[in-house]
Amino acid sequence: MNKVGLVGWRGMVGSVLMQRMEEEGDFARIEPVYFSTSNAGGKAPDFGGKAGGMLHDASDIDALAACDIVVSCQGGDYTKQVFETLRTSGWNGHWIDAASTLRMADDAVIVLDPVNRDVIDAALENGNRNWIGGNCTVSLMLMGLGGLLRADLVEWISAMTYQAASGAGAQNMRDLITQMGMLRDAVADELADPRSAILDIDRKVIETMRSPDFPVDNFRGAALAGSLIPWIDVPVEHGQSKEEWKGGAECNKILGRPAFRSPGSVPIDGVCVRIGAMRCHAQALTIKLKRDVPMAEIEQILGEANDWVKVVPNEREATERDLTPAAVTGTLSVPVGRLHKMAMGPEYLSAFTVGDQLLWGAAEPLRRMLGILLGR
Ligand SMILES: NC(=O)C1=CN([C@@H]2O[C@H](COP(=O)(O)OP(=O)(O)OC[C@H]3O[C@@H](n4cnc5c(N)ncnc54)[C@H](OP(=O)(O)O)[C@@H]3O)[C@@H](O)[C@H]2O)C=CC1
Ligand SMILES: N[C@@H](CC(=O)OP(=O)(O)O)C(=O)O
Repeated sequence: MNKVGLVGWRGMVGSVLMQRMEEEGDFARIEPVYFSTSNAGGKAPDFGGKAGGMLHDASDIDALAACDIVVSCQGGDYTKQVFETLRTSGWNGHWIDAASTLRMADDAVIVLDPVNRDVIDAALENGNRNWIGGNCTVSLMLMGLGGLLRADLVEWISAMTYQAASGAGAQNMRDLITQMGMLRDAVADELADPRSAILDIDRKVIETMRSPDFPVDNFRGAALAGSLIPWIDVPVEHGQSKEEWKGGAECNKILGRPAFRSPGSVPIDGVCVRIGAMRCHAQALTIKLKRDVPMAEIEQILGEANDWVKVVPNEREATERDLTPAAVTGTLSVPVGRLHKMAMGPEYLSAFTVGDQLLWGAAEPLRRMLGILLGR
């Protein structure tokens, strides 16, 4: 039985991964070895009903090298700390990672098997051993819209995102709720009085949002509750944020296309925005098709692309019911809707998609890559 090292199992992404592995019975197929950066020697968890034994030191290269496969959800700094040393030590096992550190490396594949199983299989044939989960926004866009890209019908995509607090981290989710609570508390009396003036409520809310006590440190000083933040991650070239750059760079790599901004790649760009959702990312897409594809054909291609995408009719009731973070959170479903040809011309398609950024956006592609390796 394969020895599988699990690093980052108690973090937010790692916890979702453990939950999914339990649900799918994956622990029956592995000998789990748990690692910790903070509690080596402590008791390991018993996921899947299997005694985990003792926690190993996550910086112990010999202990990592004793594993056939290492799965890390520990973060990019950890990957930077151990990966090269582990490989240099001669370890030839499989490394599966949620962090972005190795994604664009030539010897790493970005894994999203419902979209790029062919790329994964070819890399396995060639002896690849580094398997990296994609950026959440990118993976969710490809789960929703991958059918059109695979059919080579797309000339370019503009993606305007609505990204949840979870993408910024667990503490940001807590801060978002604290912010919401503070705004509500500031106007509790007025809310209880149906005759109170709405503009008084509004004034008090904005005063609270701008007060020095409002918990904004984890959002670099910007309020999220009752507001939004149109910048995610560090600035890069061409006026983009790094999150926006990942859209083009990672999508093309996942699809096995030439590098972003080189001939044959699909141009993908837009504006990434943090909003006050908890863990579902959403995105509004403008897609320039290579030709005027009939709507029925578009819906068929999208709906048949994988087992999780769901085409939502472009109707008000269906959209309000099925195409929201409230409906999608905690599920593997990736609905895509608001599909219509735009006023700019019959090659211009509008779409809106929503997905749980901790499931398909982070944990599930890693879990499935582990399954592919175990199935070999
Ligand atoms: N958040 C996201 O949306 C996404 C994240 N990723 C990547 O996944 C990686 C991990 O992200 P994420 O899961 O958000 O990180 P977390 O901060 O939730 O967890 C990372 C590590 O922090 C340590 N830790 C310290 N205090 C606590 C605590 N109170 N509860 C749980 N863990 C704690 C744990 O390590 P230990 O047990 O060793 O102490 C844990 O493994 C990152 O590289 C990120 O880029 C990828 C896609 C999406
Ligand atoms: N940056 C993403 C989350 C994330 O962790 O992305 P990446 O895995 O590319 O670092 C967000 O804020 O929503």
